[in-house]
Amino acid sequence: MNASTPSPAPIVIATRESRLALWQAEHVQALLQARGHAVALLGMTTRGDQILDRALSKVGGKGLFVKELEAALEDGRAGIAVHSLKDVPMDLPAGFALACVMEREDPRDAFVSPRYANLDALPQGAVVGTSSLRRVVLLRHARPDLRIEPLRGNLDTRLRKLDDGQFDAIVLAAAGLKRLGLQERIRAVFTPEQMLPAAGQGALAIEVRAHRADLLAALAPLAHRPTWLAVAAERAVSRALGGSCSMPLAAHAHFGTDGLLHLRAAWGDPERPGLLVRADAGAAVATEPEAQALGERVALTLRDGGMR
Ligand SMILES: NCc1[nH]cc(CCC(=O)O)c1CC(=O)O
Repeated sequence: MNASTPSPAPIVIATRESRLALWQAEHVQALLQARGHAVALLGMTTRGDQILDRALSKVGGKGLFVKELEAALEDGRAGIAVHSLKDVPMDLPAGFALACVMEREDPRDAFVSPRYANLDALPQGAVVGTSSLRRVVLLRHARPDLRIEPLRGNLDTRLRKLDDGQFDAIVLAAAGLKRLGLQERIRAVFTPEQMLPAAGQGALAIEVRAHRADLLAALAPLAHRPTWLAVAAERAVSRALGGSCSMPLAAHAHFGTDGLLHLRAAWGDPERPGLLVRADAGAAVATEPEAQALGERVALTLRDGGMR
């Protein structure tokens, strides 16, 4: 009898080709390989990577980063896709599922500047780069005098534009900078009071076709339950408010030392610069429906507080 069993086909990870996306895909590849899986990468360029001259909110939203990867899962070129959860739309297309959400990296936003130590140190009228409506609204609230200019492109592109002198400072997610070993570029991290993060910021999610029980089983050990519950609450705020990335919404949850899940959210109206509505709540949360209920409660408070 032949003792050798055919080795199973490798798990193929569909990934964008930016340095951050590749780092994230290779991170998942290494974790799966350590568990004995054979894993290959399939690099792809998405429309979100190609369109760099317009704000994402104007050209179809963050889903642009995800759709091409989903097409690769659909036609079997790849089995899994690794995403920054922040870029994953609230509702996945039918037949797709998030197999797991991994332990969150630093969820905060970072202040990056060659000359200035933090937001307060910026001179009157300084130019700050960001294309995130959430960051625009929160920056305007903190410093109405600043000139906020659009900034798109992957992390390296954004840092190069800063170094070229196009901006006095830019705002980036701390998680991306840390993953790429660029943490020395962080001059200050924003407190949640100054700059509340986006739903899902700092967390990686792995998407599969929902019927792939084999992949769901392979990925289950990579899940981090506290992160999953926190992001379920954050994403529920966004979903309850009809969330799209064209909405300047912040939502961040974490388990406190009291064991409760604390959720904060903020919403501003770009057309009404003075307006910023905040809401927060805490609850004992052990299941996804409980996390979602907390998110929906906070969303209602935001509505009552003057949203729309
Ligand atoms: N919108 C792009 C994007 N998507 C995820 C991250 C950072 C990493 C993360 O949040 O996990 C970034 C860059 C940024 O916002 O600075």
